[in-house]
Amino acid sequence: MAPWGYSKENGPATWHKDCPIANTGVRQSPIDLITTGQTCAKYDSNLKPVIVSYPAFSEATFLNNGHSVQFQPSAGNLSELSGGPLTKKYKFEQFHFHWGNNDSEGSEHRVNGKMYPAELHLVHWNSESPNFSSFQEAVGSNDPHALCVLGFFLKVGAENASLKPITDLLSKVKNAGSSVSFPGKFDLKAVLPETLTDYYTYDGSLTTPPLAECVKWIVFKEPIEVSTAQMEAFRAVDDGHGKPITGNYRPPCPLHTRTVAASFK
Ligand SMILES: C[C@H](CNC(=O)c1ccc(S(N)(=O)=O)cc1)Cn1ccc2ccccc21
Ligand SMILES: [Zn+2]
Repeated sequence: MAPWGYSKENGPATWHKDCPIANTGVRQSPIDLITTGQTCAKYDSNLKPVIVSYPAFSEATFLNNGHSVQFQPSAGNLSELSGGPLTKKYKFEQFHFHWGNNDSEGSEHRVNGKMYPAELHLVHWNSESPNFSSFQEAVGSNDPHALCVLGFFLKVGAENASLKPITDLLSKVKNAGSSVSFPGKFDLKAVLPETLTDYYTYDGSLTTPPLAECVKWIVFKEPIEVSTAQMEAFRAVDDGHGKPITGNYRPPCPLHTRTVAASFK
């Protein structure tokens, strides 16, 4: 598998070579979330608030894998997700980010064509399926909802004290392939908005190879604020070819016959 990335030579337009589903898939992610007109998100009054139970992580690894920075707690973590459009309980696997090299680009999902400077993805897998019992198995399972990813837009504003422990660590994983064990506890719950009631949800895929079409996406309307300095810290992380990662986002994919549901009017 030619190492995929986000440059001209190995970026999203080339991924179909090793990963045909990039062009043939009918439920690819990300998408542009349209809120008015024909193919717009449809309000669904049955959609309940998303419920997360994120006890502070005590042991975790923070890694620069060359295409993002990823926070992965040790296997014993008990963090869970349920509610919203989900019928099962999901286990937390990792979170990571996508960002751009200026404030007008960087998010993977868009709202009426608007990009945010970054997007946070909280990755979970269905822990109640009889067909798999680990994240790795879930990804390879072909189950349409094996995974659930919560997407949060980041916008520039006040410094985010809850994310500071993460953004302060970015300089320690500047080199691709580097990782550090996260010092102390991290409270992910504190990063998220109080209420997880207003979101878009649709069936999609991983946004990076293998682009598996196994993700129930939940993208929240309310962005999370971070400071300019915190955004700049992401832009100093290297991609393994001596260059900073300055745009690890995939462009929006066709909706095909999918519909997007909104939990709010
Ligand atoms: C996918 C996995 C590596 N990728 C991810 O875990 C992943 C998670 C979330 C997103 S996003 N941006 O959509 O939230 C993207 C990628 C490796 N891996 C594990 C099992 C497995 C089987 C075949 C190929 C690769 C495999
Ligand atoms: Zn992601």
